[in-house]
Amino acid sequence: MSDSRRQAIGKADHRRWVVKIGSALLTNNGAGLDRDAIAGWVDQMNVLREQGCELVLVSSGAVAEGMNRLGWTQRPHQLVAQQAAAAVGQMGLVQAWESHFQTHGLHTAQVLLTHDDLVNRTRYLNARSTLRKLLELGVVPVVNENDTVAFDELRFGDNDTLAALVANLVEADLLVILTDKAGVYDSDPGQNPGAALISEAEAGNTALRAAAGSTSSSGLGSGGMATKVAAAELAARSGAATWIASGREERVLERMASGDGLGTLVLPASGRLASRKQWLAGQLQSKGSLTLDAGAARVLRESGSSLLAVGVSAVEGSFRRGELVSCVDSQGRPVARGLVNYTSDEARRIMGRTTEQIEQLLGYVDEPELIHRDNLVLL
Ligand SMILES: Nc1ncnc2c1ncn2[C@@H]1O[C@H](COP(=O)(O)OP(=O)(O)O)[C@@H](O)[C@H]1O
Ligand SMILES: N[C@@H](CCC(=O)OP(=O)(O)O)C(=O)O
Repeated sequence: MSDSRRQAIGKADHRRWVVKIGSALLTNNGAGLDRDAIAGWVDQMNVLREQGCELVLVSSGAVAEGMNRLGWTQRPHQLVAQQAAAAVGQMGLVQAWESHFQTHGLHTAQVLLTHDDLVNRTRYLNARSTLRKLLELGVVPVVNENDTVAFDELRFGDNDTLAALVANLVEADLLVILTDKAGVYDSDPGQNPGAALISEAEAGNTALRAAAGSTSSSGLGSGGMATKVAAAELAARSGAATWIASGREERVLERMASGDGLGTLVLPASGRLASRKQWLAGQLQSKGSLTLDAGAARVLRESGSSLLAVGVSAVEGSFRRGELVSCVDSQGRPVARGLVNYTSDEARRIMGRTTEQIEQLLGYVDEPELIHRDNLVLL
């Protein structure tokens, strides 16, 4: 079954998806890495890549796989034991992903993040640039929390939250959360066999939140449905839809891309563009402005291109890399707002210059564009 809304959301060409796969699914309910299932998801991700979709994979399962390798049958309570298990299991996880992606000639990259990495401004910007570069290179980043160094109060714990923040970070169109149940039910199907699947809801919907309820989980994962619904709300802030479904459904990812009716689809309440605008506008206050020449103002308005330094004729204010600036035309009329890749001092030095000249002037080129189109919202 498919409908046009799901087709539009699932469309894989020129899209960016973050796909998160939970512990229970990945490790055959703790019995050890499910290599057949992993091969199946990789085959599907390869099909999506061929359709033009950029993918970031968020893979849980390090603790569960580490426990399995160490012969532990019970999840240890002691944090340091969980951290040790994660370090052991992470080896198996990345090896499994890498070897299966390699059969399709695709490279993977291990990205381990902590809460701090996404809160500290410089590290956040570095993580964003590296992930973007990996996508540009056609590599599939395999992300997990850096469990070995993340300490108790400041860890994500569940990878649902991490996946949503990664979706914000890379400005994904869709966050896919694959779990061991068919989606979000109106009550926990583990406790209530008569529970009904919720097919679609808006992020923030109170019935959806209530259905996801507490944090009861499969036992191997953490967070249960509550963290998945909260993750959908976080992802919606940057305009991404979230699709929660069973990773055991045959060809689940390909079926999503063709608009299948499976799982639970959580949509940003105010529509993608409006959400992105609110997110960009709400994220930071404008710290300065760039005056565009007529050519740059036209290409931004007409083709939504990135802004290059060569099209900027004046720079006002004082801003750091990654801060929000306004773009105005030569008459001072607002054209766009966006997150700038250079400081105000650098921008003053490179305005009106081509990318080759920027390298000569600064001695480096952090990003070829002054504002990347992913971080630009037209007004
Ligand atoms: N309303 C609900 N709908 C579906 N599953 C629910 C619901 N409430 C709680 N759950 C539980 O959430 C579990 C999935 O969460 P979790 O174990 O954390 O998975 P993962 O490892 O995929 O992150 C399900 O196995 C189910 O027991
Ligand atoms: N970073 C942890 C994820 C912990 C976890 O339980 O996540 P999840 O299965 O997604 O709820 C790991 O790899 O074991």
